[in-house]
Amino acid sequence: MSHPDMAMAINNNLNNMTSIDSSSLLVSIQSLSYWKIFVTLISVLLVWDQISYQIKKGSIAGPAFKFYPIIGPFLESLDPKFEEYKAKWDSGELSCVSIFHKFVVIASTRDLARKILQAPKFVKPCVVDVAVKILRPSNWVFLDGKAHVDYRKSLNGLFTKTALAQYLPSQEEVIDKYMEKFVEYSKKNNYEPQVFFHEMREILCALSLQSFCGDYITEDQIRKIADDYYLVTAALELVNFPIILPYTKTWYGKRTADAAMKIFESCAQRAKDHIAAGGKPICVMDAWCKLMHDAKDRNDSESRLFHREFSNKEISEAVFTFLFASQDASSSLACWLFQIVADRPDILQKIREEQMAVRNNDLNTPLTIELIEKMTYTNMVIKETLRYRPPVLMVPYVVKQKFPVSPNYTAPKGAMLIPTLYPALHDPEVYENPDDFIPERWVEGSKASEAKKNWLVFGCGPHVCLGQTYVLITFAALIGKFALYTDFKHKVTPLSEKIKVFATIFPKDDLWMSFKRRDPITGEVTE
Ligand code: HEM
Repeated sequence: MSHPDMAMAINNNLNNMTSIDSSSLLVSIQSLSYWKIFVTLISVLLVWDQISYQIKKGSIAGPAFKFYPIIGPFLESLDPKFEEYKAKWDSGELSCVSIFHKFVVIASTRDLARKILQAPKFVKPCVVDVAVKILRPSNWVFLDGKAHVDYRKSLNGLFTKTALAQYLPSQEEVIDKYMEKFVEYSKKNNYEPQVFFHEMREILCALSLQSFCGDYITEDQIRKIADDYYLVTAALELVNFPIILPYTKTWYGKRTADAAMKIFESCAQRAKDHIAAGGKPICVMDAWCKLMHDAKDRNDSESRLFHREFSNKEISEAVFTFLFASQDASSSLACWLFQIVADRPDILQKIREEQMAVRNNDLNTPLTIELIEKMTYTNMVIKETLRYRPPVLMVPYVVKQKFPVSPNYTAPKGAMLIPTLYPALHDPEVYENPDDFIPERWVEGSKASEAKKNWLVFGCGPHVCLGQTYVLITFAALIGKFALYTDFKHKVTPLSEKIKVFATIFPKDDLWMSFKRRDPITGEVTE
């Protein structure tokens, strides 16, 4: 047979086959039951789910295939365990997991974490769908790129040392009030240790709200927000149902957030009135209004940021994000700090000595920034607590466009990319015996204090924590005064050093403590 004949024969055959195929296909489709179609579609979906996982995974560490089809390790993610996270970080510089359609890439080294946090071209903070509803779509935290950078510039002025100095007197009042409260609470329990997790959350909430809203917020309002705030945390867990149905976690969370923002709105108006009447700023809202007020007569680049009037609603939404960003992380730090210091009497003793020394033994010395800056040792203890138990383990980001994270791996668009902060803070090359608590490693000029790149407690890049100076100042004030005026004891349980993950991290036994009154001069403890 010549070539053209052969070609014709093949062509005829193909034509025959196609016509046979299409008619037989029609017959077989007609004979298929809905059940068979369903099973076929499911099989295609399952195969596609595995193939898509393999394509996205590439060469990085992670399960060889999705053990639980479609859902992946969804059930484990509902109850995250620190040990499981740690195993994941140890499994490779980049590792992955797929939950439903979400492909998650975890970066566990310092340099990869920094690279991601500083790549606004490729990534933006990942917020759970429900966060937009709870924090409201108009909230500044959802801004990206230049819009975010510009807005952020207008907020930075609220957390400079000069601004923070104005909030200290009211913070001191809150600390004094809560020292009494903690002692009374312990007294009611005959000074036997009891769970202090909730009390720590309450004092931190009170400190934040007093700093943000000053006297415009009442004690009852503070207590109500502090009591209910955990509903917001629960609603914003990474894995949550995206639609707000009545009486679900997200519904309670939104209700709490709306109620708090309503209070903040009226506080914002009162701050505006106070500043307009020539009042001195004593809280974040005042400071914000003062910046707007003073900007009216100026035309430098910073003042221009305040040439527009920020509405009460806008201020209330921003202040809610401050509370949202601060509440869990600060409560986490408070729990670990009190536990760690109580368990190490030598450290507590050194804090007490320093607190007396910076005040020249004069207990009438008010808290000021200058005083806090002299508390070198106290500050080292706080930094070491933040390193040893960093409240934020990981910061989820989402990939906006294909991102070559490493020479061998490009994260696909839409993937969740999570830089981890914990491993850099436990790097044995920088922090010798990283699992030991050693405040002295922070003395000026030491390896730890020079390793700025490892200090990822507050993130880095355009979204670096707005409240980091606030945290260091507030906690020096807090632990300093408690060390002087109270004798606090911690009951060590087998779970005290174990880590519970609830948005941030807490001692697994919820912190068993008791507080007694202490005379700062004589050290005498009274019941
Ligand atoms: C121990 C306490 C705290 C820790 C460990 C902490 C940690 C962090 C971390 C890791 C980030 C993400 C940074 C990034 O993506 O690079 C962040 C962001 C943020 N933090 Fe904090 N934070 C704390 C307390 C606070 C407080 C008290 C405030 C407010 C007064 C605050 C306000 C914020 C805000 C507004 C952001 C988002 C900034 C932006 O997107 O531009 N944080 N924080």
